[in-house]
Amino acid sequence: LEVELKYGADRLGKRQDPAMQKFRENRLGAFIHWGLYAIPGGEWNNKTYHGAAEWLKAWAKVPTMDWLELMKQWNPQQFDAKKWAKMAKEMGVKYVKITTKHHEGFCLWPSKYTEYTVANTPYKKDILGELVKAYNAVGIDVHFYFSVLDWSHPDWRSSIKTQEDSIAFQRFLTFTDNQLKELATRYPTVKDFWFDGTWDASIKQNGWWTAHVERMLKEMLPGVTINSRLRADDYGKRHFDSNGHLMGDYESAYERRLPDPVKDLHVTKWDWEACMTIPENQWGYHKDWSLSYVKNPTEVLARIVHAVSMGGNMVVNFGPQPDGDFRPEEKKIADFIGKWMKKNSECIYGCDYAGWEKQDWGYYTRKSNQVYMVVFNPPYSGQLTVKTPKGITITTAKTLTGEQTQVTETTRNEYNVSLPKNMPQEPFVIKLEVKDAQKTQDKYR
Ligand SMILES: C[C@@H]1N[C@@H](c2cn(-c3ccccc3)nn2)[C@H](O)[C@@H]1O
Repeated sequence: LEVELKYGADRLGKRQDPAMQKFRENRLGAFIHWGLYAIPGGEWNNKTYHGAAEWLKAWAKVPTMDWLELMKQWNPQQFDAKKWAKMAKEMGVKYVKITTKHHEGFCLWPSKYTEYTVANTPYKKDILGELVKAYNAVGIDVHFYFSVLDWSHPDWRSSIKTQEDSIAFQRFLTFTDNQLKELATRYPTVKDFWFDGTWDASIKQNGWWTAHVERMLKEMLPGVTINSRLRADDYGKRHFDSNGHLMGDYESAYERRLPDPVKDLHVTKWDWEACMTIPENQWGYHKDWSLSYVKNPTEVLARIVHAVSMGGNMVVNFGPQPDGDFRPEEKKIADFIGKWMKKNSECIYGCDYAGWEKQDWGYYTRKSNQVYMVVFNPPYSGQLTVKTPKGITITTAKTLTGEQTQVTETTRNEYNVSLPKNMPQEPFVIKLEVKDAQKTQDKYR
């Protein structure tokens, strides 16, 4: 029995309109976390903080006025939007999510609703506008990250305890509405809003407002997608409403973690997008990446394929330097992924969950009746175990370079696919042609 909701899910099931199909088929995106936090890079008063660099203001307990003094140093002389767009294009990402405003409240666009923007820095220019133009010019969609939580705004409240809180917070919600309308008006080619900073009681108590924001943006920008993290329902339930229905257009809870390919198969029922950092937990630029484990390029690639194999998108994070260039480790990751995608992107773009049982050698992805085996762990046996769903048989198997591989039926609904003779020294793809074989006689009876 379902409860009556005014601010629950606006729609049941996956969106199937062209804009959402594009969002889904894009599959691989990049995150850009860039703001004043890049300047101190995790260090304050000669002390290095190990926490996320974009949260340094919180870790070092920096008063807002002192933090915003950093605006005087914002002057990224190496910033070149066209170079950023070229790097993203060569990496093979189909979209880029940009922090328009992070929790610190500094805006990468010249907002007229606050003084804390690029317009009031030595750099002056509209960074967000330049990036939207440059990414769109090379066919890359732009998504906006927007933090509702705003440490710079006097009317922000994490909880509503008094009438004064309530009045201040209503002013804050109006301020936020104004900024969102400003973003949608100034940059109408934006394809998605990814909301963050919505975990506090003040937002959970104002589920109506989160529903209003989703409806307002969809009215202003037909087709725009909205993440589930924005949404709270009439009872403060987040992401999934009190009837268990996903709010927004895709689940955005997988941040620095992924659903388990065996235990969490329920995620294949809805759209979802994961995002990940290259170090353990640095979204904004941190001077010292030796403080945590830094994933190697193949580990980043495995997470991308893992997400797609379960019907999700993956967004890989970059935290640009204060000078507007990227650190060498990030350039290397982008280059590796790009080179791999040039050869293998057929198993990523437009692909989805195959519905086959996960095997140790890697991941399956599927596009119509083509099933891709993305091999990360080739077995010493030389044989890749493939268990097909009932009634599905494999007709051919070959690498993306066209090399045939041996397919041997070993028992009912089970095959051995042999490793290709000249196996690449990096994760590789075997493409299976499959067919429905409900009618064939069962020779294992
Ligand atoms: C996408 C990522 N989300 C932001 C975040 C949110 N949180 C967080 C963690 C625990 C409780 C509440 C909020 N930690 N990081 C990060 O700063 C980054 O923007």
